[in-house]
Amino acid sequence: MLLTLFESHTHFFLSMFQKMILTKIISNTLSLHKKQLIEWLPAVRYFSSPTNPLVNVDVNDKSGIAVVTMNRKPVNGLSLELFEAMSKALDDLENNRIRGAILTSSCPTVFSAGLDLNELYQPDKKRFKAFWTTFQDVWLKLYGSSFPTAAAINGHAPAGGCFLAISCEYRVMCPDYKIGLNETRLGIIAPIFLRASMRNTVSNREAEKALTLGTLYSTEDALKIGLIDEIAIYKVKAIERCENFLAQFNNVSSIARSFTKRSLRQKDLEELENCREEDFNIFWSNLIEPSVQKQIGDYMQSLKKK
Ligand SMILES: CC/C=C\C/C=C\C/C=C\CCC/C=C/C(=O)SCCNC(=O)CCNC(=O)[C@H](O)C(C)(C)COP(=O)(O)OP(=O)(O)OC[C@H]1O[C@@H](n2cnc3c(N)ncnc32)[C@H](O)[C@@H]1OP(=O)(O)O
Repeated sequence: MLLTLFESHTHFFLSMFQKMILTKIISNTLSLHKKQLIEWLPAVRYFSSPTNPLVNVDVNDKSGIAVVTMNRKPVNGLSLELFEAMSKALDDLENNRIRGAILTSSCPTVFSAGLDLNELYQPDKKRFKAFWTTFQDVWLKLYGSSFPTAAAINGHAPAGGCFLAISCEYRVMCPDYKIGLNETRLGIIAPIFLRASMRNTVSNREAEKALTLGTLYSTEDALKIGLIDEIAIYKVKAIERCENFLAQFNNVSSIARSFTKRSLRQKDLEELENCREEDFNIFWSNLIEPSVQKQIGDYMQSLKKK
């Protein structure tokens, strides 16, 4: 009650002085740590920044909702540089206390083709370590964000593309595309954090079937199993539907919402936090197997031949 009252009266700009006074009063009342309270203050400043050419962040000043657009042509292959740009964008969004974020793509028919296969083929260990660590960072920040998230899936979303979408809380997809975690079809074992995101999205049974078979679902079938939440005819509509989803939180205490999300996802986040190095080692040793390298090389060739 007190928190809701506090939030509903702090949507206007607060000077640092006002912030300190409010923090002090509430800190005394609730016996909460001061730093935590400052972190919880509602959004006071939104930004639209040119950020990085690989990730465009556009924040609507009125709604406080950010549209985060991946922009690495032709297929938003997830490279180290794209992950770095996403990681930085997620930090900026967290620091600016936006009211929600929508992840989408500037590629006309692809949301993301997943991990950039060039990062996986004949990898240099030092670069690959940075790549994998930044990939983990992005997942921890996206899956564990304090603000609500949605994905406007305006194209194909195989493997890592699907993974980004299921790290968000809501998914709207355009028709006639494919989405899914096809790793096993490529001879890959899905890492721990990918399995967690999938189980959080569809039933355990569907997750098991989808992951073991490596199924790529049509938009319509993805809706049937709950892998996506809605279908929208084109990108603008998909973004609109995501905005509608995020707008529902305007009437919910952002503190209560964010704590509830965090508590539901905490176990998954901790699971990775506690084994980041091990996760890398397992993946690395699998990746450099000559048979896996051959499979990746052949697969890349088959994509080029198309
Ligand atoms: C094979 C991997 C094996 C082992 C990896 C080991 C371990 C990984 C384990 C876990 C990791 C976490 C889980 C995530 C895994 C991944 O994400 S792996 C990547 C899997 N991605 C795919 O299987 C998608 C492949 N791409 C496609 O199916 C199609 O490109 C598309 C449906 C997305 C789009 O189709 P089109 O619009 O027809 O475009 P093109 O196919 O013509 O592609 C244009 C251009 O882009 C190149 N390309 C496509 N995908 C990738 C990619 N993922 N990485 C790098 N490059 C890619 C493609 O070769 C074309 O290049 P050019 O011919 O124009 O040079």
